[in-house]
Amino acid sequence: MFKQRGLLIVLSGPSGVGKGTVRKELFASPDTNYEYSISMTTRQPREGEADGVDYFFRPREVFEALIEEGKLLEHAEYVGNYYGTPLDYVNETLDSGRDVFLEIEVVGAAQVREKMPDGLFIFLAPPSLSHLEQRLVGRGTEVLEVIASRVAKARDELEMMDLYDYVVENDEVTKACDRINAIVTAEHCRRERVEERYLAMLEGE
Ligand SMILES: Nc1ncnc2c1ncn2[C@@H]1O[C@H](COP(=O)(O)OP(=O)(O)OP(=O)(O)O)[C@@H](O)[C@H]1O
Ligand SMILES: Nc1nc2c(ncn2[C@@H]2O[C@H](COP(=O)(O)O)[C@@H](O)[C@H]2O)c(=O)[nH]1
Repeated sequence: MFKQRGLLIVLSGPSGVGKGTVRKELFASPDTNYEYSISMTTRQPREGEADGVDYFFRPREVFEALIEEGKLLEHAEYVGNYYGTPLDYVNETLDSGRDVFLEIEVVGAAQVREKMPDGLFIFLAPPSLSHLEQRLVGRGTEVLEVIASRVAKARDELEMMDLYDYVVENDEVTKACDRINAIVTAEHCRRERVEERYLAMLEGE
């Protein structure tokens, strides 16, 4: 009996929309069956962040060597730092039949779309740009200058939302999580039906 490859779930959207908050809420549920892919970055850890938990924090030269060696599924430079997804973890986890969850910005998500088009691409949208700015200010992890550049970038990022399979509004965290879980469940059902139909066709040959 062949084992179906896991589903690659890509959650993207502008900085401050709440991707990390939603992802943590999703993973706090015992019903969640996705595996989180820990990203690599060249930025400095924020207070409370740990290497190998929040990110793999690496120097620029290490990151660039991994790009050269083709060890990253995608990567992007975001407000002065590199961010990327280690490829082997994604492939090994999908091959084992488990779903992988990526939480990444939009340039990287577009690269994943090119390389793994059968993934499920979800764009997390804020209720408005002023909500986004308020959230970044409220988080208090960046100085106002960096917040301004993230909000400016968000204007372009929002234009990319129609490239996604689904747009989920993050008005309330629990509602956004429910919507994402419903989308993933529906996608699993769709894939099962396609597989059943395919196997039925083979049997009928
Ligand atoms: N639905 C929501 N309503 C109100 N505040 C929210 C909501 N979702 C997240 N927040 C708050 O917004 C801030 C930004 O959230 P978070 O850090 O999860 O964003 P992010 O998209 O992961 O950002 P980044 O891409 O920069 O890592 C946090 O302070 C978080 O508590
Ligand atoms: N393209 C990628 N983007 C990533 C990855 N991991 C995180 N991110 C995104 O970068 C920005 C900034 O993150 P922050 O932690 O400094 O606030 C944010 O939008 C993240 O979602 C990745 O592997 N690839």
